[in-house]
Amino acid sequence: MQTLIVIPMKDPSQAKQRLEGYLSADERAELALTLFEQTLAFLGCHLPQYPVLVVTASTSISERAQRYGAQVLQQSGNHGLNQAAASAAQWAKEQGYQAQLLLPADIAQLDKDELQHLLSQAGCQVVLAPAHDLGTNALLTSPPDVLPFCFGPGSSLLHRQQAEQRGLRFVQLELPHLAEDLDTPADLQQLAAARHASTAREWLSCLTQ
Ligand SMILES: Nc1nc2c(ncn2[C@@H]2O[C@H](COP(=O)(O)OP(=O)(O)OP(=O)(O)O)[C@@H](O)[C@H]2O)c(=O)[nH]1
Ligand SMILES: O=C(O)[C@H](O)COP(=O)(O)O
Repeated sequence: MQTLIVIPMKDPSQAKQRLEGYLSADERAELALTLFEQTLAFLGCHLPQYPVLVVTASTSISERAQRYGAQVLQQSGNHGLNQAAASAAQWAKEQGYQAQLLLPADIAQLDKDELQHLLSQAGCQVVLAPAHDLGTNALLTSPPDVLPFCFGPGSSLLHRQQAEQRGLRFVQLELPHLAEDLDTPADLQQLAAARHASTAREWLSCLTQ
């Protein structure tokens, strides 16, 4: 089964708004860009057999995505993550993909074993890895548009509900690395502590070097 990996990405200048007041605008943009490039580099290195589509309205992100060998679906504007996911699913179907795995570009540390485990759930129509805050940090859909996308607060519960209402074969996987996306100051502080950095800023400086 041919699966497309989809990475939705805002322009870094508009990203990580929940870190406003904690990081400067430049630091937020640098963090978003670093996590984005870390994600593409990881996929190219550890899962090269999977084609990658970056869906974005940002020309700078489009250019960077192409440098990593990703395909790009250029949006006309920022219409939200759900519209980005739906546009990607339509594109994936038109290109003949049987499934798409949507990953946000802000997972602190991707793990090959977790992703291979998720991608190996044969026969499932929806495979979901929740975030610690009950968001959705990985969503595999087969076919790509098998259910409506409900990204936002508590989205893992909404996606499960949508799958159950449609009688879809649904699996939820609790995957520790995929559960950690970087959205809030608490996320940064928790990750810095886990890596024995004295402050979140120290950890950030290591990450963005
Ligand atoms: N193409 C596209 N990607 C989006 C959009 N909104 C969010 N994303 C991406 O979806 C993933 C999860 O995004 P969020 O955590 O909601 O947004 P964020 O920019 O990381 O953080 P906030 O600005 O604090 O919401 C990230 O890779 C975002 O760049 C959108 O409107 N269009
Ligand atoms: O989990 C989701 O629905 C999306 O990833 C956006 O949620 P977040 O802003 O909590 O990452």
